[in-house]
Amino acid sequence: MIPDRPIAVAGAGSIGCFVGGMLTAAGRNVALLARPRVIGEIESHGLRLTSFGGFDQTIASSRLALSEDPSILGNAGVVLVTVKSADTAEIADIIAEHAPADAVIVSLQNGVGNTAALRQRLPGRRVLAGMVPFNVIAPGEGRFHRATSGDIVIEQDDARTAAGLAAPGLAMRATDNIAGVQWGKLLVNLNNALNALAGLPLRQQLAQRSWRRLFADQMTEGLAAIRADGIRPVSPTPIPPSWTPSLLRLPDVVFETLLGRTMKIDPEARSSMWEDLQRRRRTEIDYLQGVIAEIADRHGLPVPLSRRIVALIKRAEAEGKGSPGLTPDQIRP
Ligand SMILES: NC(=O)C1=CN([C@@H]2O[C@H](COP(=O)(O)OP(=O)(O)OC[C@H]3O[C@@H](n4cnc5c(N)ncnc54)[C@H](OP(=O)(O)O)[C@@H]3O)[C@@H](O)[C@H]2O)C=CC1
Ligand SMILES: CC(C)(CO)C(=O)C(=O)O
Repeated sequence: MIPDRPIAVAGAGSIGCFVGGMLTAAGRNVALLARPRVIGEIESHGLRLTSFGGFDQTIASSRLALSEDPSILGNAGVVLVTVKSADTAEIADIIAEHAPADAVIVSLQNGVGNTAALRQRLPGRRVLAGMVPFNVIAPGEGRFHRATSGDIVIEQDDARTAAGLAAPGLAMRATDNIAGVQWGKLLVNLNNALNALAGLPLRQQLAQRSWRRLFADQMTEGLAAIRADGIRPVSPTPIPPSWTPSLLRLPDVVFETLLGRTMKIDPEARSSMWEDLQRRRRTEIDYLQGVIAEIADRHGLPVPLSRRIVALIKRAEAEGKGSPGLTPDQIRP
């Protein structure tokens, strides 16, 4: 059992507001630790949750606890960590100071290092890894839109946290191989940077074979690196990681049919890294392609495409002009 106290969201942006909102819609008591910009939107417009399947519900701000003050974590039974990876250490220190010692802490972040970073700064606490396969975008005015399909996966524990957190419209399942699941998601997240550099909606980008070839080539580099490290990734889709590069290289019509059978992806979907560039925020590139490059270095493997993409994203971050709108030819080293 998880403690029967509020579910707090530490760093409520796209994922935190959507997940926290769905839990509130299901009657759970939710507290959002958020920035004033996000709080202002929800106070003015309510928290509007929409999804690719037609779901559309607005939660009145009075149904949620909302604050930029970390003391909002004070009575939490569960803390969902939904900050970007660069903010994990800081949020861990906030949790250490403000959340009850018996609260279960669940990371819903991308990347493979956040849970270890939380555990290191939160010794003796129950910290679980999670993986969110679906995309959420934040078009503004308090709306958080789930633009792709998939169920949340959480590390299995004796308290059955995944089952305790699941809600209608927000399926969660437990796994005894969360590390494999996180590595599988990291490989999929290698497209986040391409999507950010392209400045195109995900569906439009993935409809073009030239973009998919770049994605496939990066995934091939990534698979070689992580296999050299003895890692066995588990795919977040029904397609095994080792098949994905070949499938990405298929002609457009064949790929489109296959994609339609494996996942739902609506025209609004865009990667969280695209949103970071648009909002002039630091991206998670060091935690995605950066990790592949670091492993490749240790094994003496060449990963020129991953390195080139790290450099292009860093350049876009430094320029602070949003997505540079590059073509695949401008990206290839
Ligand atoms: N968006 C998506 O579709 C998906 C995202 N993910 C992963 O989920 C994680 C969260 O992503 P996402 O929701 O997109 O990120 P967002 O940037 O939308 O949300 C994080 C929010 O936390 C805020 N924040 C950071 N530190 C604090 C603090 N100390 N107090 C209050 N608020 C704070 C940030 O503010 P500020 O902007 O000021 O830093 C931001 O508003 C990432 O690891 C991402 O990769 C996983 C699957 C899909
Ligand atoms: C788009 C998605 C769901 C998969 O790459 C994602 O994880 C993100 O935007 O960060």
